[in-house]
Amino acid sequence: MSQTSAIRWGFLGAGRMATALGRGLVASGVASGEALIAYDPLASALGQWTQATGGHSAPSAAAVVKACEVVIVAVKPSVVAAALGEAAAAFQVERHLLISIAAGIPLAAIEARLPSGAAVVRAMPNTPALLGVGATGFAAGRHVDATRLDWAKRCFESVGIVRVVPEALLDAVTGLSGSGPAFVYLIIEAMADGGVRMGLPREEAQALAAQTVMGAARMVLETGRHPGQLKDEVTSPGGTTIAGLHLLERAGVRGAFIDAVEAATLRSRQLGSGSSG
Ligand SMILES: NC(=O)C1=CN([C@@H]2O[C@H](COP(=O)(O)OP(=O)(O)OC[C@H]3O[C@@H](n4cnc5c(N)ncnc54)[C@H](OP(=O)(O)O)[C@@H]3O)[C@@H](O)[C@H]2O)C=CC1
Ligand SMILES: O=C(O)[C@@H]1CCC=N1
Repeated sequence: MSQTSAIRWGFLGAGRMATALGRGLVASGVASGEALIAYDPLASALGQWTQATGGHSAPSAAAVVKACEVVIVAVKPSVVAAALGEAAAAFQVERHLLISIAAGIPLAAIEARLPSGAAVVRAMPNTPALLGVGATGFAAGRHVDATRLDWAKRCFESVGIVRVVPEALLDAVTGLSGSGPAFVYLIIEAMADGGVRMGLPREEAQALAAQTVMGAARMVLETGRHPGQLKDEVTSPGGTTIAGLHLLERAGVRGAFIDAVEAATLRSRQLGSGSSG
């Protein structure tokens, strides 16, 4: 079996996530642009992907599979069955690893559309992968050997942090870190709106809000301290922060975020429930 540096990476679908992952593979040195290939029926998406990654374009899904060892399925969940249908005949059990990043689609449903014994990984990355600060959870199917598990780890480590989880938890990963960037953008936008309401120019308000979110996240990750402790360190007795926190608690912000992750998780489960396993 090939060394990681020698393997070629194929993408079915050349949209946002395929671009983020392709750029990450190249930027981290895990792959060269030469080692990337993609197929997408949308010519404009394929053109943007080749420009962003330095990879090659292929005329069909089968051509991608023939040209590479790792096949990354980066199409919408509703299109996964069709994309696998176009790719399956060229798939070789001994040679290939297939990685699906489609929300909700179970390993069993993917394996059922490939030759028996196919090595399949189901993963959930997120869009900050584009900057190398993504968060990915993935689960390996029963036919994934140590070499191919390492390929999957290398792929997602090239764009951020990785957690290997049981497949049963992947919908929760989707609800938390897959969808989570959108939840945080909403916070940044709303905090900036607050600054504008209190007189700050829009540009300054947005920069201060975004840097504050990034700084707080880094404090959690790099100090290892509990977020509650870090919150207490900002909160002076009778000061400004407790006045704001009091209002957030009364508005039920904690509950709203818990509910949002739950709703996104349940939607991920629902997306997968229609796919036959
Ligand atoms: N966006 C996100 O934050 C995340 C998304 N995901 C998952 O990643 C997957 C891709 O999402 P995203 O990159 O946002 O989607 P995009 O819509 O940006 O990209 C998907 C691309 O696949 C193309 N496509 C459609 N049918 C086929 C086919 N049969 N073969 C090859 N390509 C095809 C689409 O073309 P056309 O538009 O013409 O249909 C489109 O260009 C989804 O399953 C999603 O659940 C996972 C993590 C995070
Ligand atoms: O909204 C979605 O369905 C996809 C999956 C995770 C993030 N975006």
